[in-house]
Amino acid sequence: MSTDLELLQDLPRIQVRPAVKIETLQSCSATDDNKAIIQQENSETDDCQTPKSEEHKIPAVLSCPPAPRKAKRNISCKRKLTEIDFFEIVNREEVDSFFQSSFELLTKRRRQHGEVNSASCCTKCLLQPSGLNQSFKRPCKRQATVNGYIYTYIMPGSNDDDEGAMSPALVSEVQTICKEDELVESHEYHKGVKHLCGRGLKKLPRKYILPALERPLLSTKDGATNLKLPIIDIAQLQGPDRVHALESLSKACQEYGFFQLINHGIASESVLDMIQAARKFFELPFEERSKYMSKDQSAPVRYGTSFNQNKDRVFCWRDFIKLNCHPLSDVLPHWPSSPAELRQAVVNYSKETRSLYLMLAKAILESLGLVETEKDIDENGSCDLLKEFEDGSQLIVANFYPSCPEPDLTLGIPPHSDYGFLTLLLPDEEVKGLQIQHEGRWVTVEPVPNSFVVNVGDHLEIFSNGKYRSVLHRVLVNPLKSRMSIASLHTLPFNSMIRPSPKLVNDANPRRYKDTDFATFIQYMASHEHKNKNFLESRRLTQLGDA
Ligand SMILES: O=C(O)CCC(=O)C(=O)O
Ligand SMILES: [Fe+2]
Repeated sequence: MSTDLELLQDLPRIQVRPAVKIETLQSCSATDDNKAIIQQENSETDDCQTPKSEEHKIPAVLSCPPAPRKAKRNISCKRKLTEIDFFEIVNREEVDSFFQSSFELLTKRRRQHGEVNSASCCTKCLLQPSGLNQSFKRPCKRQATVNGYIYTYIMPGSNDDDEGAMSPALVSEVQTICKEDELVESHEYHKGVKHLCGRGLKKLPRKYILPALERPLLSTKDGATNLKLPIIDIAQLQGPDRVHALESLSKACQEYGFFQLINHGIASESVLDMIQAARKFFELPFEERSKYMSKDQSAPVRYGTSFNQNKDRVFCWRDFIKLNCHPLSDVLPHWPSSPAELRQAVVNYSKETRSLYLMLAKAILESLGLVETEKDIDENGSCDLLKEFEDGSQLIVANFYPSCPEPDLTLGIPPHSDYGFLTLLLPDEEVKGLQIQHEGRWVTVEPVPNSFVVNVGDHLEIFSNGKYRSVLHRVLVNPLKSRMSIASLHTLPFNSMIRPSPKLVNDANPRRYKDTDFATFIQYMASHEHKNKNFLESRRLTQLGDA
């Protein structure tokens, strides 16, 4: 990619002709006669004859012209195709304003250091990101590298001889400036994508630009592959054909880690009220939403952005509200009081999804051969695990993905697996976006009206000793439409230990995972950039016979 500056440097010298002549030429249409005149005049100019007639003299100035203005700096940039290949310049205004402030500060600080005096102020400065150039020497005239970007720039009035190496003290000042700028920027990003969009973005800020290899390939065949998930029908699961339904359930959990749940029985009013309340929450002014921002991963309510915003290097294009739903009486008073209908809508929705989850959890235990029949569990109450399920934790997450100016450079949620036992997801019925990894490819899940997308979480993968798979999924964003989804994540109580079920561990299938609990998961999230299935990998004991 060539830069404005490179183009400028390649241009031949421009000869400026007297204003009167230019005016004459512009007012004529280029007839053949006029062309001859133009050619004649050009050849006169080439002979370098100064016109001397009265009409060519510069008129006398009768009033003082305004003081000359400082010319605007020309700054341009180009992409470095090396180890920092994944950075890309996307926002000229952002870059210009960054340099503006950096150069002003830099010049001020250089003066403080006594490195330049105000009369011969050095306006050419080399900014080096830490560690890239240890010798602090200028690698190339008029180039600066900041945070992995190479900037090429001209500073009018600068002196070509003024190209000395920067002192280590100055380099460290420059690095401080870069950090200060990043801090200001990052403060804004932490307010969320919706807040950012309110400022009228045309380009994706670089904070959201994924490394090239992690970007979704929207324009390829891969990006267009749609997938119909296996369907599990609750009516069939509860009817005489339960055995077949359990087989389909088991197959879906092994091969896809996902299925589509139809005939779920939840009143459409509860679903619509939940969606409406969440939508209204995201429409509240930022000041209202920001009351619920919290770094505490186990807070009863948490409003935030990105995936793990305290750890993410690159942010993703999502805002969320997470509501802990158990025990209801403890958490309810902490939930947002605005919009007014939110609490009631979440109470109803969480109760309905919870009983649906319990129905599914029983079916899962049966499909794994851990209980004989559903009747077994109900009559003998012998299944302690089911008691734990009944007292299990539930988190409702409303995800909001605003429309995105450059959806091919970022993601709504990066590839991840859900931590719990099962997630009951209500995807946006109108705007696709959920992709799952299936047979080594990213495929887009086709929304099915009035149904839930259900997926196996890490805890169920551990509990089933790897038989059921917690599958990677991610979310694409849309250039024209915002998207919303509601996820209900279910697992065991906060203090329970999750371990492979002893009945599923034997010589042929040794224990594959360490015991794990919620506290370990929370600690992990607080100290790592959560990526792909890295939490689950950290709990893995053996790679033997891995699917
Ligand atoms: O928005 C979606 O479709 C998926 C959301 C998701 O994966 C999550 O909340 O964990
Ligand atoms: Fe998820």
